[in-house]
Amino acid sequence: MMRLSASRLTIERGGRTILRNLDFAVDSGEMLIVTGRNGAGKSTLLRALAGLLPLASGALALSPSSEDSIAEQTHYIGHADALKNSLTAAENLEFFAALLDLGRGGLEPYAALDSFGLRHVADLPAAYLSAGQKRRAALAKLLVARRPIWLLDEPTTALDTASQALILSVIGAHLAAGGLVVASTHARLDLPARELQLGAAA
Ligand SMILES: Nc1ncnc2c1ncn2[C@@H]1O[C@H](COP(=O)(O)OP(=O)(O)OP(=O)(O)O)[C@@H](O)[C@H]1O
Repeated sequence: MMRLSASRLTIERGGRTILRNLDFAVDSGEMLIVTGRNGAGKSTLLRALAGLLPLASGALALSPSSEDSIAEQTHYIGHADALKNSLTAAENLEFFAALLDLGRGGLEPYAALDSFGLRHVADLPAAYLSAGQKRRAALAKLLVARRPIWLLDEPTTALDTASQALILSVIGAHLAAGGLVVASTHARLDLPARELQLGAAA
């Protein structure tokens, strides 16, 4: 059982307070969906949870406590797909897996791509992939190293119906295995989840 909790989180960007005194908790097996209008702070919150933005005040905690930081236990998939265009899809995943540590039961790059229906484009440079294929290749990173916390910014953007079903089943399996997911979205994700609605930005 793992719990990620945020207490009185306040986050500023460019001198403006984007999120103020936010409280929430997510447990193993749960998904929290972050909603709100454009600019409400959904991406800001995910980036802060990933350790990519400092907190102005408040705290994030993971229990039970661990020697690994929250960031080390987290996969963050932002809405820029962060693929290297000159590397193939498979090489991108190899590169990413090497950055994280292997040996934690992740899938081989080709198997991860296969899970997202990308086996046939695994050896193409990422630059040649369609928008939806790039999105799926980025999401395949979730499978090359096991990490309990998944932070997903608009995971279904650019995905057709079949690919949306694929990512939802991958998320469902992660939750069933005791993982924990925080996802921002404007779409409806057809999975049980709690909603955190962000209000008007300051
Ligand atoms: N690097 C930055 N410096 C200053 N302000 C920023 C920066 N990045 C984002 N912001 C501001 O922070 C606010 C929240 O942006 P954020 O991207 O988190 O919103 P969002 O809810 O994810 O929006 P969307 O639905 O459009 O993706 C916006 O007003 C945005 O202009």
